[in-house]
Amino acid sequence: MVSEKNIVWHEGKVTKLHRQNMNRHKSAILWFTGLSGSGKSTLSVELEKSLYEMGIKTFRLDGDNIRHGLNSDLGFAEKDRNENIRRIGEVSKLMVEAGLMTLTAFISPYKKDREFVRSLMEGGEFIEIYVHASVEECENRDPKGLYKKARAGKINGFTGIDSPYEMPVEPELIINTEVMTINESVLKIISYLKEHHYM
Ligand SMILES: Nc1ncnc2c1ncn2[C@@H]1O[C@H](COP(=O)(O)OS(=O)(=O)O)[C@@H](OP(=O)(O)O)[C@H]1O
Ligand SMILES: Nc1ncnc2c1ncn2[C@@H]1O[C@H](COP(=O)(O)OP(=O)(O)O)[C@@H](O)[C@H]1O
Repeated sequence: MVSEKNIVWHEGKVTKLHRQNMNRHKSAILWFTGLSGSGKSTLSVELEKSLYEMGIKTFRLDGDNIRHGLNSDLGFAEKDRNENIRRIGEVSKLMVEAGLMTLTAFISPYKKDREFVRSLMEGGEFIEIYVHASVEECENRDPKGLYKKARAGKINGFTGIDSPYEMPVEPELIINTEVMTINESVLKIISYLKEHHYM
């Protein structure tokens, strides 16, 4: 079909389904969302290691890393965060087309941005994982010293301090990192994937 912009979509002969069959597992986005310091990076790194050891093909996209490259032109104003998540959503969709279990670790504070990514995907391909820890707990952990800087007025619009975080309403999984250990959290996500026949 020719679009209004005269761009034509080319179908390949090797599909997502072919790739999934060859890999012997499904592909989907494991979308970690939560405050800075809640544990998104820690959990996605540990989960990826466990999945790799189980023979699952994975790729991980992480906020800080992507902002060094693909999204180095974006800041933290609401419009920039919207664009950040839109691009990451599109990249993640390609990764899922490539047959990979794709792990993403972005604050993604706006519900409509997360819902946009969900809308790009087919049923079951977007697994929203709300990584919960209170602002107080994240501020105590402060692994990068950013809360301290935000409180000192050296960072404006810091999520949870003077920029909003909209909690997921019906995430597929909630991980409370104030009560669960890293290992328990990883096992909970792997159990979900097995129960729902992703692998
Ligand atoms: N103003 C402000 N608010 C929140 N976070 C900030 C800010 N400035 C810099 N950082 C650092 O950037 C990381 C968040 O980037 P993300 O791409 O995940 O953010 S977003 O999804 O677009 O909101 C975040 O990383 P994580 O701690 O891993 O979440 C911070 O290290
Ligand atoms: N149960 C837990 N799960 C995940 N991280 C935890 C937990 N308990 C303490 N932490 C610590 O909290 C910090 C979370 O930082 P990080 O993973 O970078 O968060 P985020 O990516 O959400 O900003 C790390 O220093 C980690 O060791």
